[in-house]
Amino acid sequence: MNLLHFTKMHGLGNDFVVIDAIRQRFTPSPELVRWLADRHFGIGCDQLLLVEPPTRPDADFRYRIFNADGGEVAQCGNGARCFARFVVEKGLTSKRRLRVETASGVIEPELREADEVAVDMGVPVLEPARIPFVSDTDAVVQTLEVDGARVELTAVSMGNPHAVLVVVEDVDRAPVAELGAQIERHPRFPERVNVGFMQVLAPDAIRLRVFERGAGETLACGTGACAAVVAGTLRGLLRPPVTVHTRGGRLRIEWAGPGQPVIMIGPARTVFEGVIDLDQPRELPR
Ligand SMILES: N[C@@H](CCC[C@H](N)C(=O)O)C(=O)O
Repeated sequence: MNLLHFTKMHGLGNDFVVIDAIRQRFTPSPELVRWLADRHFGIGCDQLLLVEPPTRPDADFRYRIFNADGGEVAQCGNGARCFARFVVEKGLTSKRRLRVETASGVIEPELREADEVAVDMGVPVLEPARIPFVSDTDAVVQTLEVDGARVELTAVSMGNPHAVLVVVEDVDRAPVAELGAQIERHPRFPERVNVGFMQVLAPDAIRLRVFERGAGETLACGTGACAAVVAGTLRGLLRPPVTVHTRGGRLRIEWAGPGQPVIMIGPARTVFEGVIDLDQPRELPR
């Protein structure tokens, strides 16, 4: 038997398998991640999160993120709050404020009262080439041709790429699955993209649904919430702090404007601990 210990966590229903790769050996491959993330043949999650020792002297831990499709990505906001709760609950640190290395730089989560965690998610990136988004203008509102129709969006990177669309009517009726999947793989987003559908309720409140790259629609997306508030503020629709209502619950997003970091505040919950034998047959149906 080759036993792997894991913890199941979630941030507003965006769910994670979290693995302590400090106290046990774990080598992720795309096939292994896909199987662990599968809701029928494995454990089931939107993303798998790895806790590793840092590779830089100014960080406490290294945080790696894998989408359910097996691809490694550079940032995950709901995961960042769960990561911070995990390392404290597991006794890997006694610090309440952490410096966590990710593939897109250092983020700073801070454990607050009850199950709330605030995370400095860093400064949003707006230059198209760095998102990456193919465009010859850095206009806030960009136009994309999808299936012969013109779609308006704002492109933002929170360490991972986001396209934010404004939905005028009820976001519950937005074509998240169909349009989200088409924009996710649009050739103008060479690394694919997370697609947010934002309904503005007031300058300090939005409803948001996100079709996530590599996972499909999730109940909430932390970086998606940050990107939506940045996009809405730049478009003159929002005045932070903003309450973001997702299908899984609420996040508070603070942003003082271009060049400033985005602060995300919300819950992180542990659901259960488990052990899985990696030596069992791991085929997934095609
Ligand atoms: N659920 C996340 C984002 C996870 C990564 C994303 N799907 C990507 O591919 O960039 C969040 O809470 O931010």
